Amino acid sequence: MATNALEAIDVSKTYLSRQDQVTALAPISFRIPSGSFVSFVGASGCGKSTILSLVAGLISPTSGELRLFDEPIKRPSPRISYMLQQDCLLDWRTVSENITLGLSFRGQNNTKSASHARYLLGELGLSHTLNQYPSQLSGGMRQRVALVRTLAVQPELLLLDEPFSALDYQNKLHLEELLVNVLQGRKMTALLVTHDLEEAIALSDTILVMGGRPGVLRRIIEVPGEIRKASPLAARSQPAFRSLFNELWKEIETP
Ligand SMILES: Nc1ncnc2c1ncn2[C@@H]1O[C@H](COP(=O)(O)OP(=O)(O)OP(=O)(O)O)[C@@H](O)[C@H]1O
Repeated sequence: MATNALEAIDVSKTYLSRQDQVTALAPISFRIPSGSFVSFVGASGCGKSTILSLVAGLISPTSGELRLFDEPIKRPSPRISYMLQQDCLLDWRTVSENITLGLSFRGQNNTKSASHARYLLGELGLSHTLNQYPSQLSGGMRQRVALVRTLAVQPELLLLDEPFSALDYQNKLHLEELLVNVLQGRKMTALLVTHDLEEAIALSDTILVMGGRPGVLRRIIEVPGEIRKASPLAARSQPAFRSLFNELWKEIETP
């Protein structure tokens, strides 16, 4: 198994259009060890989502190289699964059919994957929704279905772009707890982009703080073990959590 799930070596990105060019990322380098949970935080427009799009193979770097499990990223990889803020569920398909469709896209619509998906639905408290349509579900339930669909393909790298930001605080905390439980014991690497510093601290092993336009990597922060060992809810009441929050806040607010 590769030690690093992901390696960025002097990666930059300039978007080109007929009228304009925007440099979203200045050359940036980092390594993400296999099995770790890493968050990208930073002010709006500093290139966080651009990094996920590059890793997903949806766009190419302008310079530098991105390596996924020691192989250069040239196109979208079946080892990656991507979850966004919008649940992207198809309203005319049931929960079960939405998840099966995700498996079919990956050529994984077989009995083993379908039974794993049913197991995940159970883990996320959704077994009773199998034959319901997305319009019959609450926002939090829809996002849980989207999470099951993302995990059902058993990715090695999970990309999460503000997946819980449209949810209210209670639902968000609930989803964070479920995500941590689901990831426990699975050899999965996760990259999260979030504006929510509490979410970044509660979920991550490492936080990459970005800033500037074009975006640069400002700091790499290892989350203390006491926070990582606690559940997302319990972690929030720790003094170490509050002091890391204040540190991150200052870092992001500094021009
Ligand atoms: N497809 C695109 N074409 C042109 N410019 C783009 C494109 N996508 C992003 N940009 C620009 O690149 C810069 C970085 O955008 P990006 O979405 O990566 O930032 P972000 O940190 O994720 O922002 P936010 O936190 O607001 O979502 C911004 O200036 C944005 O306008």
